[in-house]
Amino acid sequence: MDEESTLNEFKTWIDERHPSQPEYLQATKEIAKDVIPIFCNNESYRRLNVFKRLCEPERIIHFSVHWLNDANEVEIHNGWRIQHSGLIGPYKGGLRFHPSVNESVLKFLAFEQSFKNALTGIPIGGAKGGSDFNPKGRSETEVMRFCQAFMGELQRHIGPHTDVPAGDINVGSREIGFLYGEYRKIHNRFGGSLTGKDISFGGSHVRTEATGFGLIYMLRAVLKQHKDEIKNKRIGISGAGNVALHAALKSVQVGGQVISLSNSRDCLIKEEGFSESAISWAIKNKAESDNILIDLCEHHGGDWHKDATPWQQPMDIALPCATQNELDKDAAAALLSNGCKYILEGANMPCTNEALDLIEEKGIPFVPGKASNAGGVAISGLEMSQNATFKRATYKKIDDALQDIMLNIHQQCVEAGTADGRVNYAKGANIAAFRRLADAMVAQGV
Ligand SMILES: NC(=O)C1=CN([C@@H]2O[C@H](COP(=O)(O)OP(=O)(O)OC[C@H]3O[C@@H](n4cnc5c(N)ncnc54)[C@H](O)[C@@H]3O)[C@@H](O)[C@H]2O)C=CC1
Ligand SMILES: O=C(O)CCC(=O)C(=O)O
Repeated sequence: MDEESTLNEFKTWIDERHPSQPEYLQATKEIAKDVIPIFCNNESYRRLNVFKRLCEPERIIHFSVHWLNDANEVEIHNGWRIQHSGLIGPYKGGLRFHPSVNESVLKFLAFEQSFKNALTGIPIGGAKGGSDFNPKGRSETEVMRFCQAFMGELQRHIGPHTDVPAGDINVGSREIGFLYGEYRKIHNRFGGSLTGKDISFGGSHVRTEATGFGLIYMLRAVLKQHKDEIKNKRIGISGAGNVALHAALKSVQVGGQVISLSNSRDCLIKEEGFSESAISWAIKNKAESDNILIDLCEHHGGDWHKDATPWQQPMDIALPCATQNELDKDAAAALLSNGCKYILEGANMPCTNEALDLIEEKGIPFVPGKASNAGGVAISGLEMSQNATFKRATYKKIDDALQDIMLNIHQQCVEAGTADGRVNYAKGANIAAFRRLADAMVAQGV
């Protein structure tokens, strides 16, 4: 079977089936270029049409959320849950509350989640959900009422063995608490219907830190693979949320020098590197702050760069940890010409496909989010098993498990992505995850 014509036919098909959904088309095409050759060379995959079937979400749930704001006015928002693939376990993935949320964004996130979750080695399927509601600038009571109304609709589609949501952008432990409280009230059951819960009611140690810490455990494995080390490396991080700050904390703890953090407009540069105490201060005060980056600058100093991203700065390692498509072709060109040697995605799909082409051309190690940020969902998986057995593991046990899981994902990328002595982590992750999902699809029939 001709690989090039199969890829071209796939691109035409996906464009026609999912028009006007640029993020979904971007994510599916990025994976297609790596897995079509595997697909073409496997008779069962071809016979059962596995790749196109994996590019169709199993279920798209769209509901409207009606709720009363503090002025006693009714507000209406969109709510979604995209249950992308339940092939290898209950649907699993976060909820995002942000004005930019739409069906295309959630479909790409759910698609990537299925591949990511397959790499963790834990039996969890892929999903994502959320709303175009923006909790920023809302009172806590408004956030609570919105979460209750959102869960009022979502609750009929989730459960510990069906679909287990968690947090994502703007959905942290406060929102998970409100969502969980409503679910428990309606179903009168305690347990694993959501992860990312507070430790006091069924949460797991290390879940809050897991995505950022896991990213740095992956970075250490990549550096070791390339006979390099983190000590004194200049690390540029974007974002100032859960993933960014925990990646910054672990980087500094293991000897790296974090020179940047950012938000959707501006960037804070600290030439000599943020101290561990400054980052810990930001983590501690984030929930109470309207803009943690400004507060960090006021309390701990740094150079404020207006309307800027970190990517123009010289750095050895770039960790985009904010949002999709934040690192474009120009940013990639600046990073590469300034000597950046490694890029690992903390966010989901932060690099545009044009940026990826440039990085690939240069040949520096690049690890895609589905491999490098999988630590968060992996610890969510361990939260589910702790809930199911009514046991809580220690912080050390979960942190050790996280390190093992990230090493295992690294190994899968190396095994599936090495050619001519070079590891292509993106290709390795895509192929390893695809094989796991495709084999499950073949075994389960049509
Ligand atoms: N929380 C988790 O466990 C996981 C999160 N992710 C991904 O990591 C990314 C960040 O998520 P969280 O840290 O959880 O969210 P968060 O809500 O805690 O933080 C998001 C941060 O990104 C910043 N931001 C938003 N848009 C930006 C832009 N265009 N440019 C620069 N900064 C921007 C915000 O100011 C905020 O500091 C997202 O892509 C998310 O899907 C991936 C795996 C797990
Ligand atoms: O912990 C989870 O279930 C979700 C994590 C997530 O949303 C992600 O990996 O992007």
